[in-house]
Amino acid sequence: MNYSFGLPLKHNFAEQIYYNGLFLPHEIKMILDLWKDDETLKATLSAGESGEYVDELRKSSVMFIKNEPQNKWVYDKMAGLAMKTNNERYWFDLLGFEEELQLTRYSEGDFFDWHMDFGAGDISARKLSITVQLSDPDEYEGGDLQFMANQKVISAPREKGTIIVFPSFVMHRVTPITKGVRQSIVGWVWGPPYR
Ligand SMILES: O=C(O)CCC(=O)C(=O)O
Ligand SMILES: [Fe+2]
Repeated sequence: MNYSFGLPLKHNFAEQIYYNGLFLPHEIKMILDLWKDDETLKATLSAGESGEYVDELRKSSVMFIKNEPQNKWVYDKMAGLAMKTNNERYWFDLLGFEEELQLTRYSEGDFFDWHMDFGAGDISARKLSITVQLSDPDEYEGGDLQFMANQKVISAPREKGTIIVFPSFVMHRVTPITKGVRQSIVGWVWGPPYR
């Protein structure tokens, strides 16, 4: 059966893509040094807006990497990789980072349960999510970034410096930290509605 609308077919989709070695150790140190406890927000999200659900979806501390000249190199690196990945894999329409890059810190007991970064409202503009592993795997236990593709759960590599790019509609979570601290950068590339 073939009933074509006449548009060319092109696909190279992957639920998530991993890169290594793009951030050098001294660059990761510079990023970690941006952390300021007094700029930190406690990120908590409830599962339902109506208040009937008390289960928390998320517990972590976050702050934002200001889009200022001294941080431009971080934005440039993340943007370059997002565009490369997009050109090879997704061909989404992208506009850029319309939200500041987020620095996240998960301490013992912190987690981020299954969610999409995409949804109704402003976040419907999120097209690609990018995460950078900023902690050495032996600095923490638990804290796995995992993806759900149907019933298969896939854990992202934990190696410090690994960058993970994925479409913002892919389900993912960070499992509870049982020991130590995990830090990450999270960025969202925005684009116009899907068409
Ligand atoms: O910390 C991570 O690697 C991912 C966090 C996350 O999923 C988010 O902030 O939306
Ligand atoms: Fe997320």
